[in-house]
Amino acid sequence: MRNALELERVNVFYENVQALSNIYLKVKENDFLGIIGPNGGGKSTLLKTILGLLKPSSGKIRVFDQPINKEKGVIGYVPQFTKFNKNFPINVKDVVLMGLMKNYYKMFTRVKASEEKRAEAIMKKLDIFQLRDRQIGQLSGGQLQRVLIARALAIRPKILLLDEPTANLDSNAKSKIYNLLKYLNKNMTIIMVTHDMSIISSYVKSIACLNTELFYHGEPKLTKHILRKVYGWPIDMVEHGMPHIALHGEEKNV
Ligand SMILES: Nc1ncnc2c1ncn2[C@@H]1O[C@H](COP(=O)(O)OP(=O)(O)OP(=O)(O)O)[C@@H](O)[C@H]1O
Repeated sequence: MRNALELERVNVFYENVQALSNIYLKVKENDFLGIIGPNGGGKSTLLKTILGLLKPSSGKIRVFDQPINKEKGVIGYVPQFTKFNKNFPINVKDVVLMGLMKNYYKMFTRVKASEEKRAEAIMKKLDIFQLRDRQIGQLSGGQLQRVLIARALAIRPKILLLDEPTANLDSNAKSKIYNLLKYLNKNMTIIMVTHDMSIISSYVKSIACLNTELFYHGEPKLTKHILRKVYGWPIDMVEHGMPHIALHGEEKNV
C-alpha cells in the first residue's frame, strides 16, 4: 500500500510559539486516521501545514510521494463548520459549485453544464439535493456539515481532511456524518481531527495523539498511559463526559 502522506521532522512555529515539534507521520492510502489531542495541541496547525497553508520552519511533507506544492487538487479540506459564516448569502448549490471553481472570480462567470451535473451528483450522494436552493443560514448543523463535505468532494480528492466534523452535533447527526465518512473511506484516505473520543475506536482505522509532539500513532486503542502522556495529568479531565472512552485491558480501572 502506498503512503498517501508522509511528514518527516516537521517543525512549525508561530513567531516564537512552537505549535508542532519534530513530527514524523506516515499515513497509508485508504487509512482513516483520527487525530486527537488537547486544545492548543497543534491539530489545526497540522491540517493547515498538510494543506500547504502554513510553511514548516523545517522538515519535509510528501503527498503520494510528491512535494505538496506539486500535488494540487489531491487534498479536499472541510473546515470547522462552527467557524463558517452562516450569514453569508449563498445557497447550498452555489457552495458545492464553489468547490469546483479554481479561483473565486470564476464564480461570477457562467457555470458549465458539466459542473452543474457534477454538483448535482454530489448533492444526491450526500442527501442534500433537496436542500439545493436553501440559504446556508437556514440549515441545521448536520446539514451544513454535509454541504461542506460536498464542496470538498467536488475536486475528487484522494485525501479528505476534516477539522472537527461533528462538533456541536447531536448523536443522530454525528452517526450520519461518521457513516458517510466510512462510506467515502472506501475510495479515499481520510484524516479527521476530533475531540469525539467516544466513537473513535468504532470508526477510525488508526489514531494519532498530538500535543505539539506526536505521542502515539497506531491502532485506535487508547490506554490510560497514552492519554496521560498526551493530555498530561490529571487523567480525570480527559474522561469527563466521555463514558465510552476506549480503554483496554488492565487500563479499564482508572
Ligand atoms: N495564528 C496564530 N498565531 C499565533 N499562534 C497561534 C496561531 N494559531 C494557533 N496558534 C497557537 O499554536 C498552538 C496550536 O494551535 P492549534 O489551533 O493548532 O491547536 P488545536 O489542537 O487545533 O486546538 P483546538 O483543539 O483548541 O482547536 C496554540 O498554542 C495556539 O495558541
